Formats: sequence, C-alpha cells, structure tokens
Amino acid sequence: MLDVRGLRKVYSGGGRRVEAVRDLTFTLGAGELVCVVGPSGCGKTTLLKCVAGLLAPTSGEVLLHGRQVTAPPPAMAVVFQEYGRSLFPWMRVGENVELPLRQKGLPRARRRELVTDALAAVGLSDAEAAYPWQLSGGMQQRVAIARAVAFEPEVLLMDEPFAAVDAQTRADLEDLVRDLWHKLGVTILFVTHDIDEAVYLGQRVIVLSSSPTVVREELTVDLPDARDQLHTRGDPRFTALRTHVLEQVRAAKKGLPLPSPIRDAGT
Ligand SMILES: Nc1ncnc2c1ncn2[C@@H]1O[C@H](COP(=O)(O)OP(=O)(O)OP(=O)(O)O)[C@@H](O)[C@H]1O
Repeated sequence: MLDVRGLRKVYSGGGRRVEAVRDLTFTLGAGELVCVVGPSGCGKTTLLKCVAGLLAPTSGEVLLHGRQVTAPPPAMAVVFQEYGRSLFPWMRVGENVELPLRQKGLPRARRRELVTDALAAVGLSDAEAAYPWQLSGGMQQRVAIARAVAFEPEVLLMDEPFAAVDAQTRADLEDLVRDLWHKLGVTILFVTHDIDEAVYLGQRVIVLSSSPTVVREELTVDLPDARDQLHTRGDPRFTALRTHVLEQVRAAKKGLPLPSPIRDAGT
C-alpha cells in the first residue's frame, strides 16, 4: 500500500549541506502498524515529512497505492510531537477536530458525527467545548489524535507523538493507539526514539542506521496481538526483542556492522 523507494533527502541552504537520509526502501501493507526507530538525528522526521508529502525528496519516491506522493494526500493524517503547537488555542476542542473536515468539504451533519465519534474514541466527549489550554498535555495529544482519526485516513503517520507526556500518560496513549488501530483498520507508521515503545506497539520495527541513513534492519515483532502494559512488557520475548533492537541502535550510533540476528541470540 505504501512504498518508500530509494528515498534520499539532502538539505542545502545557507552554505550548509546535510544529507539527512541517504537511501531508504521499505513497504507497508494495508492495515499494518510499523514503528521506525533510529539514533537521534538519523532523519526520522525527515522520512515522515517526505512520506506525508510535506517535503520533496532529493531522489527516490514515496508511492501510495502505486501513485507517487507529491503533496499531502487526502488519505493521510499526521500527528506530531508538539501537540501544543498543532492545536489552535482560540478554537474549542470540537472546532479543532472539525477544522480539517471543513477543509475536506464534508456537510455539517457528517462533520458533527465524526467529531462526536472521534472524541468518544479517545475518551474526551466531555471536553468538546473546552479550549486546548484548559487541558493537560496528555489530553491535548488525545485531541490531536481525535482530529487525525475524525479525518478517516487510510494511513496515519505519527512522529514521536508521546515524547512530551509523562510515563503513565504515555502508556495509556500507547494502548489507545493499538485500540484505535484494531477498531479502525488504519495503516500506521509510527516514529519513535523509544525502543520499548516501538516493540510494544509494532507488528514490525524498522531500525535506521545513523547518518548517512539507510534501513539497518526490519524486525518482525512476534508477540501476541493482545498486548497489555503489564504482561507484554514482562514477557521474556519482549525483553529479547527490545534488547536486540537496543543493540542495533547502539551499534548504529557507532557505525558498527550488524550484530547476529535475533534468532541466533539464544532467544
Ligand atoms: N530544514 C532543515 N534544514 C537543514 N537541515 C535539516 C532540516 N531539518 C532537519 N535537518 C537535519 O537533518 C538531519 C536529520 O534530522 P531529523 O529531524 O529528520 O532527524 P530525527 O531522526 O527526527 O532527529 P531526532 O531523533 O533528534 O528527533 C539532522 O542533521 C538535522 O539537523
């Protein structure tokens, strides 16, 4: 469904030239939940912006259903890390969620229905008339998720969406994402620097190398589909997978060759 082929992005300007991404190739099937991890500064946000059609690649391409992405496709929604900057403070929660639906040209009754359902799905039915600044950080991020969900995207792109919330809220939001994914059947590409989060959430984890950035490994997360914060994180297989990914990211930072595959690592 979503193909990233030979993606390269070089930023240049002001006498500076940065090769943020060298050569990324991977595919997401319809309805998959795939996480991307990698060392800080390896180009995760750059990758997501290219996939979202917000940034033009220097070379290579992103294809959605075989069609090249050259502008933000109507079938995609993005949730960014900085919820504080992504919600309009002068609009009530309901209006924030509704805004992209107006831009989509949906009739009023359908917009109301989608806003109500999306806020209910993230547990914020009571907050529709509040302003974002009256809500906690975790609640604001729920609003951002509701806005993306109401849009009914086929593909949901998430860029470190929980990096700025406390650990307990983060765990709740992780479960919310898996829950919505199950209910909506949406395809999710989730970028995080948190290795445990990537293994907990994903069906697959794509590990990026450090700059010049390529795909270092694609790992299948062979944990049961039913996950919960207590049991999944206590599962020896979870520990083996997160240790393996951590080794990969550490080795990537040092520019080392691939360590032995996880199946050979005594797990
Ligand atoms: N607009 C820009 N102009 C020039 N260089 C940029 C721009 N955006 C990002 N970069 C550079 O590209 C590289 C990759 O940045 P990017 O933000 O994509 O990485 P990241 O993996 O998301 O980082 P982090 O994990 O720290 O959030 C960095 O060296 C960064 O300085």
